[in-house]
Amino acid sequence: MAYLLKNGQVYLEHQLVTCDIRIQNGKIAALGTDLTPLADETVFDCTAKLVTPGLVDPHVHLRDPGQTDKETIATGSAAAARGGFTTIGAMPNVIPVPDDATKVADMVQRNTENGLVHILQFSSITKNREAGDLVDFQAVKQAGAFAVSNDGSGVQDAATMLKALAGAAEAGLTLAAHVEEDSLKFGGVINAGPKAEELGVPGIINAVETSQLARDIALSEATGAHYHMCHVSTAASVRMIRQAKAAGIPVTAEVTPHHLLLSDEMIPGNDANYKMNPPLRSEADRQALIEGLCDGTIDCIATDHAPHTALEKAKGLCGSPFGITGSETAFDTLYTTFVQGAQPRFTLTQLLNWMTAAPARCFNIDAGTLLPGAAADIAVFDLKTPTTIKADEFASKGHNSPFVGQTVYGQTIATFVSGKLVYRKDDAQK
Ligand SMILES: NC(=O)N[C@@H](CC(=O)O)C(=O)O
Ligand SMILES: [Zn+2]
Repeated sequence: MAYLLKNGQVYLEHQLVTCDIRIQNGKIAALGTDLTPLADETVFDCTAKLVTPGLVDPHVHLRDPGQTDKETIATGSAAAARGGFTTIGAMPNVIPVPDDATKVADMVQRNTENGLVHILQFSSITKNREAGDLVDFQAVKQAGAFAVSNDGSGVQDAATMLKALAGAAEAGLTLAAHVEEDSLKFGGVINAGPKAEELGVPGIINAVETSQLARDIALSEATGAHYHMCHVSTAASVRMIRQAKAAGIPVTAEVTPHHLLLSDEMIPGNDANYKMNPPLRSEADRQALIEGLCDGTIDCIATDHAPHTALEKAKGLCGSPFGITGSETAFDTLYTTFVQGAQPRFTLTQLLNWMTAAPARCFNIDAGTLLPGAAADIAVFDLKTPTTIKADEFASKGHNSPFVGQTVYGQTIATFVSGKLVYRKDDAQK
């Protein structure tokens, strides 16, 4: 199928320009003003719409295989497409854990067969994501893994992390770290602080994250290996990453939309849609995350889309699993609050960079550009029409989002993956 996207506000190499985009054979064939439709082209009027490289989300949980009551590759990738994402990184906390070449190759095949968007596969760092043996990084890279992570748990043993960093770097794989010191968890369910006290639930202290981050920065320095920190949540972590970067240590970091948008004070009560790991922190932490993103300490945004069933999430803060969905609410919530809001904090081009080229750079992914010759991975957003986020419209099986009911701008109108229209708002509403 060939398309001509006419007259959009196009995010092109860090600038917004009005132009047309020709899509032929799955690729961007031409950019220009007043391009004349060719005989085989379907014209898509993008007047007053934002046209951007498809968003890149290096951190999602697809639950497939093993927990397909929560999500599947098909529904999770449909959720990504509905959020404007065209490339996602699938975390390895599925069953079985992709921790060898055979299992990684199997996941790559399943992702290709069932995915609506490009799904890049993480292998784990250690066998079965448990203490003990490291994965054979060269082998999983050859089998198609794009990066390694034990996400869902921190690597508790320093020697294991040291060897993992060195091995991943040697294989040319980014190591994405879920940073959590198990001995400091103390059964916490939300941030330690006044809100946890008010609700009478156990708290999670900042040092759960910072104590292990300090170790990991030291190990990155010792090995010279690139270390990518997942879902930064505290002001102290931002400070430590800033110092590490100033010292030339090869650290990168991601922050989630929910840590940018919410603090623990906003938890309305015993509602598990506000329970995730790391937890929502204090307002001062949240402000530090925003500042860290703006000054380049934090490199990019990643959703940590973590679907769970309604039954599991009905069990309150103490009884439910950690995690909230994010694929379908990331762009519009961030755009509405931080770009279009009463007190803007980001420019639109900053936000788009953090959701396209910047994550691609952290993981060496070939994505995030609309220059001719690139894959036609494109998202079209409506920035003008307000819409209310509704759970029954989610493509994800997971409805566990604290953003349901919010009125936002920035709904996805269409998503193209390699030139194929994989999501269109009008179709979804039929
Ligand atoms: N973020 C979460 O709260 N949960 C994630 C795991 C993770 O990313 O740590 C999950 O898999 O549910
Ligand atoms: Zn995690």
